Amino acid sequence: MTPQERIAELSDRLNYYNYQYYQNSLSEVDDFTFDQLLTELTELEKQYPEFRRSDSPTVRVGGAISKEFATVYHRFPMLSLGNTYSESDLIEFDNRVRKGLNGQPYEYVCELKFDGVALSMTYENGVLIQGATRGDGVRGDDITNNIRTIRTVPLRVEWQRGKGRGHGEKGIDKEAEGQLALSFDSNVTPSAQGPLPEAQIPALFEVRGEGFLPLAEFNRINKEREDIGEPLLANPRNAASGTFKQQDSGAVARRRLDCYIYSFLSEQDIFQTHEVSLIAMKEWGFNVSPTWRKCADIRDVMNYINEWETKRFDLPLGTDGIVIKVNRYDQQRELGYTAKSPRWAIAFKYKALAASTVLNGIRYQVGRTGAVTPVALLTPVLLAGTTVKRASLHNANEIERLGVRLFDTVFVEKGGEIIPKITGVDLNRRTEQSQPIIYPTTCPACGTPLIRKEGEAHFYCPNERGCPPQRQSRFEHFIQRRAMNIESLGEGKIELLIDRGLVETPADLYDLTFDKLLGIEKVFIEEETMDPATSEVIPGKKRVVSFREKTVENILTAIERSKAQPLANVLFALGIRYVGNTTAEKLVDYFGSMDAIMNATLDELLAVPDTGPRIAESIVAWFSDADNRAYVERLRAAGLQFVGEKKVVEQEGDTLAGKTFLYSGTFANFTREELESRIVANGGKLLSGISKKLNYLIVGENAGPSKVDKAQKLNVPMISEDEFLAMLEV
Ligand SMILES: NC(=O)c1ccc[n+]([C@@H]2O[C@H](COP(=O)([O-])OP(=O)(O)OC[C@H]3O[C@@H](n4cnc5c(N)ncnc54)[C@H](O)[C@@H]3O)[C@@H](O)[C@H]2O)c1
Ligand SMILES: [Zn+2]
Repeated sequence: MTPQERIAELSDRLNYYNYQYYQNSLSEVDDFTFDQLLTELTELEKQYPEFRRSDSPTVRVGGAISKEFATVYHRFPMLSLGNTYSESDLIEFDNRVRKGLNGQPYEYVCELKFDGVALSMTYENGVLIQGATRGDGVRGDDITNNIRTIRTVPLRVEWQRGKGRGHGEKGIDKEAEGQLALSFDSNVTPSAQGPLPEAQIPALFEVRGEGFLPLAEFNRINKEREDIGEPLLANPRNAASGTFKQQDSGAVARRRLDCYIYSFLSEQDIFQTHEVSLIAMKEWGFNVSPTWRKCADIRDVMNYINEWETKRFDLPLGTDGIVIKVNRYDQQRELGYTAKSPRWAIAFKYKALAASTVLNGIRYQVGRTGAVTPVALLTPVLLAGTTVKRASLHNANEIERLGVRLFDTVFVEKGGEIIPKITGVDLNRRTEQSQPIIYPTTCPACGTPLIRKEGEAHFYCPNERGCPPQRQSRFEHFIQRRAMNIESLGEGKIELLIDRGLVETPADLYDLTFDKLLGIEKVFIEEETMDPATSEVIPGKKRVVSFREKTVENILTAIERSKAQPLANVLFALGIRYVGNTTAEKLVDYFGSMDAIMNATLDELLAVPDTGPRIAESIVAWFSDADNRAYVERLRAAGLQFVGEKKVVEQEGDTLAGKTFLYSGTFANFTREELESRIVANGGKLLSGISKKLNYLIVGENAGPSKVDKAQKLNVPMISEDEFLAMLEV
């Protein structure tokens, strides 16, 4: 291949990965591979500048704007960061800085490199007026409504000196304190209004930060998704990126996103250093992570890097390196920018922490919905301070992709997720003993032949009622707080009840009595762990679950109390695939009773807001099963809530009868909810996407250009807000 061909190939490939990463929130290769390819391209272009293409990913920020949101122009470009994986590159960076500053003394500020999505927030007179993505660096997507759902992003900034403690790792030092006082005395345009008593905050300023999905939240969401049979989110960074791009900010709010602020920008020079800006932003109530440190020189920076290499795994979010910034703003200006990144900052990326160990076996776990997941059982090994003895293998395709065999030596890596993953096989250490992994064709728990549904990566055990782990998880689903809230039955108690033959389905819980429960017990052996100091394996502790008088009373009280749980909880507790909490609530709002839901036709279900064919079909299938119906009748007999509050809009008329609608953008006379309820109240129906079945697209301000395009292509009539109002008045 000629250099020109290689340059073209790399450019195409990297542009494609960028497109997948920024537009579709997907990583087709890992970051290290991506960065290596980019380095290769950069080197080639240096050697053969004549072959550099105008769309080269080396000179442009990787993202782009999307058609779903209005476009905003950044007041200051949002750039990328140069990055490095080695100490020697870092020293080279330091040399460039020293040279650029002609012998002036300088300092650095080090921060963690948070792995999320770059966000820009603009404040006018202390009020958040705009939130945007980085996009292509010059223009981004206006996602103000989505950013407003982040609770730590102040909608209004107020002077709260003394409130925001925890400045950096070590608190404010004397020098910074002095500078802080200085900068607040400087002559800044006072805000025109609002309670900004100190009035030192510029009338117009911008902060930037990293929007992210906290790990705990990521795990919570995935647990919920697994529970109702939704595919899992791949990793926290891509999940955050996908969430910020959603149109429905209600759905965004349900995923509790967060944001760490790391930079301040305004036309006025109110701060002299980055350090002081971080302190001031914290004081103003912004969420500045206290993990930053001022470093006197590059050796100090190295210490910071070494210290955080494993400590970073204790943070509430994924991080993939650290960012090193020249502290003084005048020096930053002196060093300037390339087309793609500042010359005064660099990212040092940690190589993913990996260890090698032996794959001893595979446990096939059966989830609540019957999905079978292979989990690798490893010889315990220490990785980033924790013992790893299991790793996820996702599904049969993943085993094939890795080409892994039993008793192979494998590489495990710890990324942002809790459970590490197997990333490769050490072929040099494959022995005669290795054996192919034969994926089971029958359920490891109950022996039923497994099935694979079309288009799904998992195999399923179809024996929903008889399969022990499925039965067990059905109880766990039933007792959770958002369902029947009988959580005092956790931690082995259900297993014990099933063992004793006291319950077979959750409906049996309502037949339990004091006499049946008192005195039963079971001994559990907990899992073995490993001593991080000596690598010795410590056997698991014994734990006894026994039902004494007080335990029995508590459980019976909780079961009795569960009868008051609202209908939406009961519906969710049934465990119908794809019916999560929110869907259950919407169904109850629409139908008002279990009977109405049970007997609803597919078409009736499709009329419920946000209920598509996948959910509707799952509900119809579930209720058409005689055993399920019998189960529901037993719950009714036990006295659970079968009637809820129907929140249907008062019928206003039928002028829209038989017509279907979809809207896009914002409206002068209605909120989105109001518009939806007016459509339904007048006999119209809302669709969830543009298709030939759609009669009207109501186009508001900032309507999504892609929706408009599609409507045009399919010849769907588009009407304005006024035209819609006129339709109501006929
Ligand atoms: N796997 C893939 O397919 C794929 C595709 C494209 C990009 N990538 C990854 O993304 C990287 C390039 O992405 P990029 O240009 O968005 O980011 P970058 O690595 O060049 O760094 C810039 C970004 O870092 C973030 N950041 C986090 N903490 C920060 C802090 N304390 N201070 C300042 N900025 C901070 C900001 O969002 C900023 O926009 C690549 O190096 C690659 O690893 C991966
Ligand atoms: Zn089974």
